[in-house]
Amino acid sequence: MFTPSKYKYTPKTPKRRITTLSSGSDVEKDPVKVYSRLIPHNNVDSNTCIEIMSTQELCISNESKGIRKNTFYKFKHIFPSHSTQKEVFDHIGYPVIEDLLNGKNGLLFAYGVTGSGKTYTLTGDKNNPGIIPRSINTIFNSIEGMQTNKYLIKTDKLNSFEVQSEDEANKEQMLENKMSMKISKKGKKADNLEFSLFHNDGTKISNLNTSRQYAVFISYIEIYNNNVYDLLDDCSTGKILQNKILREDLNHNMYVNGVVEIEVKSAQEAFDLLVTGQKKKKIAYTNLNSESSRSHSVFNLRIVQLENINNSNDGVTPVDQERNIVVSNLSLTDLAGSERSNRTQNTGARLKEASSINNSLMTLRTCLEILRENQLNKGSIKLVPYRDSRLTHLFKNYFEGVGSVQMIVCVNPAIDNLEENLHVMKFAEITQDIKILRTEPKSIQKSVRKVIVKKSPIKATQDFPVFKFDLNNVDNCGTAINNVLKALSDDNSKTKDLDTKIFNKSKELRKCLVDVFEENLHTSTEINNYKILLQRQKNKTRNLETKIMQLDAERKKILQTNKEFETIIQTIQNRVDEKQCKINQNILEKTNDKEKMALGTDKMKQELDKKLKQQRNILSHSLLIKEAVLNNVRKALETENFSDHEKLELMNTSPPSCLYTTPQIIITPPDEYVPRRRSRSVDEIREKGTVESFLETTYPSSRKRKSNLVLEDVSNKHRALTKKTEIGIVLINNSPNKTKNPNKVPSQVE
Ligand SMILES: Nc1ncnc2c1ncn2[C@@H]1O[C@H](COP(=O)(O)OP(=O)(O)OP(=O)(O)O)[C@@H](O)[C@H]1O
Repeated sequence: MFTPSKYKYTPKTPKRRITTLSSGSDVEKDPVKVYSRLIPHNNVDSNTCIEIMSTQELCISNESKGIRKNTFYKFKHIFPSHSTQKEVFDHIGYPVIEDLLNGKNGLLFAYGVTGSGKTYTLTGDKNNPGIIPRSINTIFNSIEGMQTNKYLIKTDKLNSFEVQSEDEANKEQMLENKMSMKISKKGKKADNLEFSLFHNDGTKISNLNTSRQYAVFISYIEIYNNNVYDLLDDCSTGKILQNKILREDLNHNMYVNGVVEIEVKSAQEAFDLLVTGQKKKKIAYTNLNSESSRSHSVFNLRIVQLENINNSNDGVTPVDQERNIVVSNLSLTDLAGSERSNRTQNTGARLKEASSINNSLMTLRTCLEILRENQLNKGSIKLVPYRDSRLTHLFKNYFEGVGSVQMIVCVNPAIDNLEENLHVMKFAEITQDIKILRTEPKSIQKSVRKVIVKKSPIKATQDFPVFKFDLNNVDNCGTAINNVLKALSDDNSKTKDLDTKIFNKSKELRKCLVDVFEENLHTSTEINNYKILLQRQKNKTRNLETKIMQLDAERKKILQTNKEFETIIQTIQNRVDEKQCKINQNILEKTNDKEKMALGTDKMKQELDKKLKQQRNILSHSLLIKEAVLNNVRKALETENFSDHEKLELMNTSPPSCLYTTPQIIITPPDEYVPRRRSRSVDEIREKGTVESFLETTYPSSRKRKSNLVLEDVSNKHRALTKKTEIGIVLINNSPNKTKNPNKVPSQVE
């Protein structure tokens, strides 16, 4: 959002003419007086966050994360929740009214969050009237017997007043009486009795200038959604209130153009206007206040002091006589309360109102912050953005020094309001630092206004005395000429007077024109400043737009890259999935293979066991046979005639080594059995014949005897046995010496 306080450009505040300030006193400054009033805390179930330390100091306790933080704030005076309306008026209202009746301007405004008691403090109700009704009573108590006749003072509709002749005033009074008689006959008399019932305690200001007469004027406006409405505008015929514009008068004071300003001659008349205006004020129900003000309202009291003069014998004020008047103004302002939408839960019109209220209060705060900064830091003079809101624009003069400024900070001490109270206190602190130029009352000279009736030129000539010349009588002629000369000299002096007046008037007019010119200059400077600001904002906006476009293009690029990366990631993911599938398949196949192998191994083992058993049987059988053969050989040897030496040699002959070596058994199924490789010795044995060749080698042929027959028999039996077996056995001699010892028995036997 466009925040005025964030302006980088700081044009100088246009110089304010100090014509309204009396010389010598305008260097004196007074700080804004800030008071605080606490609303009674009704909810006994919830705690309060504020403790009053003294009549000028309070403490706000803020507990966060278990740490208690106390912040102290000082005010001009603090009103505890049990303070009465009278106490508040005596402290704040009375001095303000005293100043007002002594010709000084003042602004008194109530500030605080919604429902904190601002309206109660300023207006109150018929049982507990607030500052406004008490002020009215005090004014009329004080000026009793010192009032001007009604209509003697009249507004000029340009924020100033003019003085009428008693005659004119009487005529207008009679006219009004007639009108009111007509109205009362029709039975339309106003019945605003609300404040008339309350007890007038007779408070009055005693140090008034008794050589003056007083007139009281009232206007009542409200600023709703940043529009200005006149609460005293006549809307009896169903007219809706019109938005008014703010204007600057010749003294650079802001005023509401065309505002209805009514002269009142009694407190009752003033109460009538107060109640009439209040009835038109925008009030609505919200979650935090059943009668919440949705606008800022300003009740204006203007006092005109008229210097007493010695009237002519007939009691009629001479026309064109200069009379001094002093005008003072008091704006009693009830600001709408700041509110947080999350607490009020406002929607629709209420929400719009709330945002407008908060905006204008924000502008007020910004203006005061900048004002304080300008005052504290003489080097930097920033433009105070009064024009950003109607509220600050209207009060511009007060902050720039046309009168005292006082603020009542209304506070609800309930713990729920802690955060908002801290904001309010911060604002109060800023406001207290601001110093306002002190001004003294200034009297303005006003000539008594006469209703000018245009005279015809003929009548004007008729005003000149008619002189008759009797030409026959020279003496008479001389007297007549003297009379003419006297009349001419009178006329001449009158013309001179008129010339002087014309000169003065034209001087005034010229002054006015210079003022208007200066005002225009001032306005055009402001306009130029705003134009520069606007241009800067436009440039800023353009730069931001370019940046946004660049960022958008970059964002698109990043999105495109993201898309590409996503596609790559997807492809990689697909490949990984495929690989994972293959790995899973392989694992499954391997598991199947392992299972098959385990089954095959088991089967093979069983077969081997079986065949080993068979082979063991066969071997044991063949061993038995061999043992039998050996026994037979031994017997045969015993029966044959061998020499002892031959017997010994035969006995010492080592048995076939195959009987002592560890046999290695290779089993192949009978059908498939194809001996592929044999050792050389086996082949040799095969070539030579089997058992026969073995015997031949062992027992040389020279020694062949009976026993050969036995051996043949054995070999035959053996062959028969071998035939019976379906399995081939190969006994392999694993002895390492088999090649080194050629004497040994062949290592392999089939
Ligand atoms: N000092 C007080 N003593 C008793 N009652 C009070 C006091 N101050 C306020 N109240 C009551 O509290 C209620 C809210 O007060 P009020 O309407 O004045 O608040 P507000 O600040 O003007 O609110 P908003 O900003 O919403 O208009 C009213 O009913 C009023 O009568």
